[in-house]
Amino acid sequence: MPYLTQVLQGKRSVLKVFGSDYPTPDGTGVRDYIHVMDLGSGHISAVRKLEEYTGCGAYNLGTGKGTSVLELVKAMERASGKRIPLVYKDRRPGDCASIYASTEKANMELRWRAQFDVAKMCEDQWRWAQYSKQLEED
Ligand SMILES: O=c1ccn([C@@H]2O[C@H](COP(=O)(O)OP(=O)(O)O[C@H]3O[C@H](CO)[C@@H](O)[C@H](O)[C@H]3O)[C@@H](O)[C@H]2O)c(=O)[nH]1
Repeated sequence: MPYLTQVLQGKRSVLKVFGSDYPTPDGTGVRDYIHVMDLGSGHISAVRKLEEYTGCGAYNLGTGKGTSVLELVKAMERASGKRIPLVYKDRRPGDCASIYASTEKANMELRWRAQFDVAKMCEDQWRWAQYSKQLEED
C-alpha cells in the first residue's frame, strides 16, 4: 500500500510486482489487507476481553479475505483516478503465494470483525496521502 501511494505521488516511477506466476487467480501474491481503523477496533476488543478473561490468547485480526497485488492496484487506481505503472519482477525469495487470516476465533471470542473492504482502504489511504503531502508543503 505505501509503495502504491509513492508511485501515485511520483516518488517512485513504477510499482515492481514481485512474482506473476504464483498459483493464484491472477498469478500475483495474495495477502489479507486490513484497514487501520479495523486494526484499532480489534485491539480495543482485545482489551475489553480482559474484563472477563485475563489469560493469554492469540487472535488473528484480518478481513479473512485475500486480495492479490493486481486487485489492490486496480482498487487504488479506482480510488485515485490515476493509473499505476507496473513492472513485473521475479518472486522475492521467501514470499508465499497466498496468506489470509482465519478470523473465526476473533469473531466469536472478541465479538469483532473487520468492517472495511479494500475499496475503502484505498480511498482513505489516498485521501490521507494527499492531506499529509499538503501538510509537508505548508
Ligand atoms: O513493491 C512491492 C511490495 C510488495 N509486493 C507484493 O505485495 C504483497 C505484500 O508484500 P509485503 O507488504 O512486503 O508483505 P508480506 O509479503 O506479507 O511480508 C510482510 O509480512 C511478513 C509476515 O508478517 C513479514 O515476514 C515480512 O517481513 C513483511 O514484509 C506480496 O505479495 C509482495 O510480493 C509487490 O509486488 N511489490
